[in-house]
Amino acid sequence: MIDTAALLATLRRAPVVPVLIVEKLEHAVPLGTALVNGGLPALEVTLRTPVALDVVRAMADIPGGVVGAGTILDPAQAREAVAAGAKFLVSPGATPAILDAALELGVPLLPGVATASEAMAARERGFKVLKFFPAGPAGGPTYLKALASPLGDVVFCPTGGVSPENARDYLKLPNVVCVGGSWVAPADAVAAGDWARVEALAREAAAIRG
Ligand SMILES: O=C[C@H](O)COP(=O)(O)O
Ligand SMILES: CC(=O)C(=O)O
Repeated sequence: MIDTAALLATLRRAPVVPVLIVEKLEHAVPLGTALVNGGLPALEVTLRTPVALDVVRAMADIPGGVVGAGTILDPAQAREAVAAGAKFLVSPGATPAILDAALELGVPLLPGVATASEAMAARERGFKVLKFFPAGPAGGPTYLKALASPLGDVVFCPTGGVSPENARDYLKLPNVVCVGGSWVAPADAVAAGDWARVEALAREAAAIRG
């Protein structure tokens, strides 16, 4: 069974979960520390770079942080991410194999869904905290709002096309627990080691209210 309460407790700590693409291992600790200091404790490290698992390992020790792994595409990646210290997993989709792996590992998973049928299929397996992905192209806040009444016991973390300009439109919905976004860790700021800028962006994101 999925520990929904633990997942919700992590996601409710701040309105925004940073979605991170980290190219260099030496960026892991200063980047994660800037985000946590700015008020965003849940860190989603996407498994999209060769160093991503090492980044998860490094971020796992950041005081006050909760590191998770995103872009989980198969059960092997789920196992590797958990072994590296990931406390939650995020997937762009919700295949039966991914759901099985999360249940076997006993680790909270945010499976990605974009339709009512996909959300219902995940719900049938016990997953009621879902990622709405890709949120903007899939229909944005008006689409997600329309799912709130029929899917009354499911909540979402919309990700993909969320920005400081539209985050509030998602966060004010009753079925949104947080949003995910990469804007708090822009590639140019990370490449330049501009941790003050990252922390300032995190602080602004942490203050967004629905
Ligand atoms: O692949 C996209 C990530 O889920 C984050 O999307 P974003 O860059 O639009 O915030
Ligand atoms: C995009 C997405 O869902 C992920 O990287 O996990």
